[in-house]
Amino acid sequence: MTVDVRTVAESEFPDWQRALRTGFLRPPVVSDAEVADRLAHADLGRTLGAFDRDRIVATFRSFRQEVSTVGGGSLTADAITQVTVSPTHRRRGLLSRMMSADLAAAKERGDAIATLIAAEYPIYGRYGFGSASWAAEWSVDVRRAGLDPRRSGRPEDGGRIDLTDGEEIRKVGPEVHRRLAAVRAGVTDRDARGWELGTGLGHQSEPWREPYYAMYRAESGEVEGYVSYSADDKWDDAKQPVNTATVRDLIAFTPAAERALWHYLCSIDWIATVRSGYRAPDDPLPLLLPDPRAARTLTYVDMLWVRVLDVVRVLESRTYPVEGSLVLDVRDADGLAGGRFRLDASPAGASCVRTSESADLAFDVAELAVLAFGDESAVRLARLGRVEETTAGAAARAELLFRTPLRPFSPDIF
Ligand SMILES: CC(=O)SCCNC(=O)CCNC(=O)[C@H](O)C(C)(C)COP(=O)(O)OP(=O)(O)OC[C@H]1O[C@@H](n2cnc3c(N)ncnc32)[C@H](O)[C@@H]1OP(=O)(O)O
Repeated sequence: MTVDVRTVAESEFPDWQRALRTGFLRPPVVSDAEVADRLAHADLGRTLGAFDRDRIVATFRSFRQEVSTVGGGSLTADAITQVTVSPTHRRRGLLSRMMSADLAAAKERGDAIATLIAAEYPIYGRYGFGSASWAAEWSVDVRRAGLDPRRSGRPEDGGRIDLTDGEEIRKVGPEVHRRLAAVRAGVTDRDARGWELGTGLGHQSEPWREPYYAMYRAESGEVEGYVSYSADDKWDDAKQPVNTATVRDLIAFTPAAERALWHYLCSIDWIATVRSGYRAPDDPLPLLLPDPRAARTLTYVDMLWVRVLDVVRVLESRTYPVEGSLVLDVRDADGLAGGRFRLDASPAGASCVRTSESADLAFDVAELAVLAFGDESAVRLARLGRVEETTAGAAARAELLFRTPLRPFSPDIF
């Protein structure tokens, strides 16, 4: 009997949810309320299941997403999520079937890229995805950090920190998030549901514990950043406070706001440790501390994976710091985006067209995602053998064109 891969009907959605939970090693039960909530936010036309007789044995869903590019532009993405195959049906090609159906539909729709956050590193490279951004997480030993607690809440730049609540964050947060996307590449947009879930509304997958919220206002009165964080309640035998503050969400679009929010978090009495949550690897946090060794790196891990579907749009949607031209041979075994392209770029704009000229650099489509979002050095990729230099010195020229002062990063997990 063959296993059928197709979209899921509304009546099949509860079973699809149970299959999803089984695949993610969560208890395979789902309440009616949760099904109703998830159904309201799922596009069934983009929700795939694999059916073995009448049992759902694989899940796969995608949705429309906007992703910021270098220089503040944006690309429409096919965001892929909730990918599972039941343990009974693994390694029989079900993921490959669902992926090729979804990527073909995305290409047909005209999406420029597909995105996902990978459960395990080795899964998605074979489908042309490259790890376009990385995330770091730090644990700060506050007592060793050396920040002056007298400045907590009263930054020297004339701005201020105010405590606030989820309702206010739902009002001011979206603009802060949009402004972040304008200055950092790789930021995925957060929809209304994301703001609700992040502030305690809607169906929560874990019991909700109200966090603390604080926001930074510049001297002008504009909100430039905010943080939500939780704290535990731990004291040691000598009656010393050993509490940990854990950042749930910190979004800031100016360096002043980032500095002020970290300073605030690292100056709260009773807090001995601050866990940063996932941050851009070039977050100012460690170097902001008078003793950077007080920030221990807990995590350094791949974050947003990108699959380029439209080379021209991807390369024309970003800015370039210098003038330069390159002919790129993009190999794509799946035939979705490959070809030879000439990129003429300058700070005034870029044009990318198909060409038959000889190539300067040749690489698989996965490397284009890594280069286009500016995170990785073309020279390093060439040294790794992931980029082939067919014209001497081309990797160094690509390095100057593609690299960005801020590493790409998205604070949102999907
Ligand atoms: C965006 C997200 O949702 S990330 C979440 C992904 N889901 C999970 O990790 C949940 C647990 N795992 C699973 O459900 C499944 O193992 C999946 C979805 C990862 C893979 O599904 P499968 O149907 O087994 O994959 P499929 O048979 O299509 O594999 C295709 C190829 O990928 C390889 N592959 C699949 N999973 C993995 C893995 N975890 N690690 C390394 N290689 C893998 C297979 O070996 C196969 O290689 P081959 O073509 O050289 O033989």
